[in-house]
Amino acid sequence: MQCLLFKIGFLQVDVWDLFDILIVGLLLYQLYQLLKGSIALNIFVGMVLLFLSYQVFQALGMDLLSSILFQFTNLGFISLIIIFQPEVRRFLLLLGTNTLRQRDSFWSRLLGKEDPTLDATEEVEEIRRAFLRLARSKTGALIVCTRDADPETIISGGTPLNANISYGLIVSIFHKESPLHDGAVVIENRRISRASAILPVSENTTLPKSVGLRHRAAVGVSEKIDVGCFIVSEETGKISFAHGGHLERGLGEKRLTELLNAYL
Ligand SMILES: Nc1ncnc2c1ncn2[C@@H]1O[C@H](COP(=O)(O)OP(=O)(O)OP(=O)(O)O)[C@@H](O)[C@H]1O
Repeated sequence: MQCLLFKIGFLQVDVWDLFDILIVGLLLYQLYQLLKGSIALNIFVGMVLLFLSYQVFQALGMDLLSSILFQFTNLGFISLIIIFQPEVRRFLLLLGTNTLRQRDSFWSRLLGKEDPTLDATEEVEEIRRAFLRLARSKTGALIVCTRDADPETIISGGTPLNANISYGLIVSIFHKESPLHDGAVVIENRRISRASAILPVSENTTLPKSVGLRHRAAVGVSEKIDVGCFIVSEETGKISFAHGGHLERGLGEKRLTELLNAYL
């Protein structure tokens, strides 16, 4: 079905061409957002240049060169999937969980159900109080919250707890004398599943130089799975939050409560 919009010389542009360009542009933008700051972006740019050169050489009729580049770009697609395996995994995971969340909230709204993020108030209050206390005393802390991501393959080690969320427990875990204070506390479906866990550290080069291992670990795990990470800096007492590979620093009390409600 052709719906001609306009002509530029011999080029006929129809509605589907516009959709085509729009979708490709959107996908490239999402890909750029995903790879921004990682070394994978340089590899991706290299592959795009290779593909564009192939197109140019082919258009110029330089058969030998374009057939060599054709083999490279063909192989390139498979090697891209291998090289970008963590990014592809992250992209699909984020896509899947966001779609599921949107679908759930659509049905909840339609059936007049309460927003599930509002049920968490009691636990949110416990964590909020604990974080404010830890921030006041400049005690370093790192908490990973997840509802439906499976952290087993990404988060390693730690001591299993399977405990209720409570102000006292969180403050005690991160107390400097506690044997569990090193590493991260993991909260799965509103229960503390383990403490002292080790997270993958982000290699994002755009993070500020002042960001140390605790913050990098929070960003690192949020790059790989759908989690919200809350951090208290031992150095400054500031509270930060990492999600989807992005770090939001210096949270106020209101913003902290908002994010806890959304991610617990
Ligand atoms: N991979 C990791 N997984 C979990 N926790 C980690 C990891 N790496 C470091 N940490 C925690 O971070 C602490 C070190 O923090 P570091 O001072 O390097 O980070 P920072 O981001 O500068 O934080 P702060 O502002 O609190 O100093 C370690 O003692 C440990 O508890």
